[in-house]
Amino acid sequence: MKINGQHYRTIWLAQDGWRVVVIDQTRLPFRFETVALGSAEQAADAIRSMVVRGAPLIGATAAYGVALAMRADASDAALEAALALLGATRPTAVNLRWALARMRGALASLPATARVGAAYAEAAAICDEDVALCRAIGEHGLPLIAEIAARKPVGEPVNILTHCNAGWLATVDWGTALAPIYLAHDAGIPIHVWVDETRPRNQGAALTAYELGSHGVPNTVIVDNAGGHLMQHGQVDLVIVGTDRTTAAGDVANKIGTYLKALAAHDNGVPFYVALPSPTIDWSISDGLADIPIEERAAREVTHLSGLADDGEVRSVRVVAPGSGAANPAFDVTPARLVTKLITERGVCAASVEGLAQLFPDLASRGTVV
Ligand SMILES: CSC[C@H]1O[C@H](OP(=O)(O)O)[C@H](O)[C@@H]1O
Repeated sequence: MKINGQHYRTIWLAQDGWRVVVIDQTRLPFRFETVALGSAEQAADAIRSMVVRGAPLIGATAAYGVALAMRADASDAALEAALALLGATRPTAVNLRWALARMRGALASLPATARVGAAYAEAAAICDEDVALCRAIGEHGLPLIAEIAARKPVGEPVNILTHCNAGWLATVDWGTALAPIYLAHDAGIPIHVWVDETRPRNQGAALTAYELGSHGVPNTVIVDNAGGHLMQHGQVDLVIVGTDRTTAAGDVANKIGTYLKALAAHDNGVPFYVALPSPTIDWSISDGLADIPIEERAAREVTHLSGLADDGEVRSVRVVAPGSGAANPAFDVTPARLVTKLITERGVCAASVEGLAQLFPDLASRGTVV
C-alpha cells in the first residue's frame, strides 16, 4: 500500500540482499520506523513482541526467519532448531505453522549447500502469493459492499465496522478484511468505516485508522463496546473482520472481542463477514472452541497504555489501579453459526464444511495445514 505516495510492502529484503526489513508496528502511527532482521532469533523476537503481527505477516516473517537461519548454518540440526524457535513464538495464527511447514517441505530434502538459496526463494514466493491472495479477497469481497451501496440513497456511504487490524499491515500487502474496503473506495463507492480501537494493543486505533487515513478512506474510531449500540441504531450496514485461524467447519478465531461483535451483528440482522486467505484455514480441526489455542499475552498490555505525549514523546502509562492484576486472552472464537459468509481468494462461501470444501476440494481432502 502507499504511505505518502510511496508504495510499501510490510516485509522486504535489505539492499545487502540478505537481511529482512520490516516496519516496526509497535511505533505506528506516530513513528514510521523499520527494522532490519539479521537472524532467526531477531525474526522470532519481532513476532513475539508484535513488531510484526497479523497472521499472514507472521507466516511471511517466520519464512524469512528460516532463510536467515540457513544463511548462518544450513545443517539439519539448524533447520530443525529454527523451525522450533519460530514455531514457538505465537500459538494462534495457523499461518505460522503453514509457512514453517512450507519451508520444511522446500528444504528438508535438499543438500545443505542448496538450502540458503531455496529458503530465500520459498520465503519470497510465500510473500508474492500472499499479495495475490489478498488482492483476490478484495475482488471477491467488493460485490458484497457494492450490493449494499446499490440499495442506499445516492452518495450515502456504506457503513462498515471492522475489528483490530486486518489491513495491509497484517499481511504482505492489501490486507484481508480491508482489501474489499480499499477496492470499494477506489471504485468510487461511498464508504465509511467504524474502527474498533481494539484494546489492549489498539491495533484498530493505531493501525487500521492509520491505514485508512493514509488511503483517504473516511473512518471513525470507536471504543470496542460501542459497536452493538451502533448496530441497534441502524448505523452499521455490514461487519468485515480478519481471522488468525479458521477451522474446516468455519469456526473463526480472531482478535479478542470479535465474538461479541458477531453476537451483536446476529442480534441486529447485520451481515458478519470474515475475510481470509486459505493458509489461514486449519483443515485438521473442526471445533474451534475446543481445538484452537488462544494466546494469553502479558498483563502489562492491559495495565499500561502507550501513546504520544504532549511533548511529542511516545510513553507508556499505567491505566489500572495499582495492585490489580489483569488477564489478557488475545483471541476468541466465533462459532460458524454467527458468520454470514467467508470471503476467500477463491470466492465467497458459507462458513461450513460444505462451503469450504466446495471452494477448496483440493485442500479439504488433505485434512492438513499444508
Ligand atoms: C489478517 S490477520 C489479522 C488478524 O491478526 C490480528 O492479531 P494480532 O494483531 O495479535 O497479530 C487480529 O486478530 C487480526 O484480525
